[in-house]
Amino acid sequence: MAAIMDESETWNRWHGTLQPTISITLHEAETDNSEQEAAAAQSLQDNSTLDLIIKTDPETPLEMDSNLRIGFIGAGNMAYGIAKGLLQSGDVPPTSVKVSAPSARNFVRFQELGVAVTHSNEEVIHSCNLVFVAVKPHLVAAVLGVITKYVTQKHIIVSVAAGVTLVTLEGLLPTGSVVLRLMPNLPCLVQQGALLFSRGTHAQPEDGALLRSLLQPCGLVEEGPEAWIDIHTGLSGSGVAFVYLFAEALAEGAVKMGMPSALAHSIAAQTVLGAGQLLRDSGKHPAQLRSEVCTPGGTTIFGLHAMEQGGVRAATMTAVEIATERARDLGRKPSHIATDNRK
Ligand SMILES: NC(=O)C1=CN([C@@H]2O[C@H](COP(=O)(O)OP(=O)(O)OC[C@H]3O[C@@H](n4cnc5c(N)ncnc54)[C@H](OP(=O)(O)O)[C@@H]3O)[C@@H](O)[C@H]2O)C=CC1
Ligand SMILES: O=C(O)[C@@H]1CCC=N1
Repeated sequence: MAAIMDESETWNRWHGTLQPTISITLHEAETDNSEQEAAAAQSLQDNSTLDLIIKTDPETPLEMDSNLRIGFIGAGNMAYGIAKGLLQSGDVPPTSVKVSAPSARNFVRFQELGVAVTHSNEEVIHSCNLVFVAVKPHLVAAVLGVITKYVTQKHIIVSVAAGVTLVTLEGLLPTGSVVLRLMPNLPCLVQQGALLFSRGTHAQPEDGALLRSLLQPCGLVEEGPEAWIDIHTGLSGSGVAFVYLFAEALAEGAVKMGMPSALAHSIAAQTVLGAGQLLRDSGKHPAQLRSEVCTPGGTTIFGLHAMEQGGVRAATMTAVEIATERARDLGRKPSHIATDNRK
């Protein structure tokens, strides 16, 4: 049974200066993460579970609080993708953003955005109220271990680390910390990301709405049960790389047939882009679009037959499955994450 909640109330967390005009569709199952996960696990093949996705009207973005300071711990590819995306809206000035990393090797591109940089994670947590933790999963425990004494209930901590669960994150932070888990993907860089997040025990719907509103310029942003975050990691976080592999193979097929490599790669990229945009914007099932390309006895059905013989469909499904399992595995081994010495 769904209930619609119209919020025009003042937001306590931001000292009354955020005045959201949002419409959040809440379902009973969404009020408790464990219920969400149970529902997701029991009916993964049931379309009705899509009702678990929390909708915020994208036409009514939040008015950003001028006190909002956004931090990134970690200055790598994903931090840059999110920072670039969220600055795009113009609602967040670059002077409200600060990034930390041990070395300066990734700082230049942030400085080009007008963002402040520091080698001190403590400085980020001191000066920012919404902080993205964007280090590799095996570093999360060490990083949170150092900053935890500075984290207050006024902070919102958003982890993008693959596999690191809300329970693990909450266990590494002071009791009552507001934590969200976000899985973005690299096309945030060009405002075409696909992002899914889940709220931790103490994160309120308005915290989720704030995150969604901030990230809206990065692409498609959805909230769902935590059980879906690892699946989204396989489907989309890693899925981007699967698409690149496919694009590369597409181009190499053309090179094999005699087309110059640069032209083949350029056409492959445009083909992936156009196919994706049509798929998204038409709302049609991919099988329907595929059949619209096939002339009986024509070129496409011959090519598709070769792809089926090569097992591309099974290989792709297995890639999503195994990447999901890997994310789950990372989540089940927090001690391994903490002690792993990979960069
Ligand atoms: N790349 C992707 O497509 C996606 C990545 N993710 C997640 O995002 C997270 C970051 O990945 P990604 O951006 O690719 O990784 P990168 O290797 O590009 O960046 C990692 C960053 O962490 C910094 N760092 C290392 N140690 C510390 C420390 N102790 N304190 C602060 N910063 C530190 C590094 O510093 P330095 O600059 O000095 O090297 C670097 O800036 C991962 O957890 C990953 O699971 C999620 C979805 C997609
Ligand atoms: O490969 C990884 O672990 C990260 C998470 C999703 C994309 N990159």
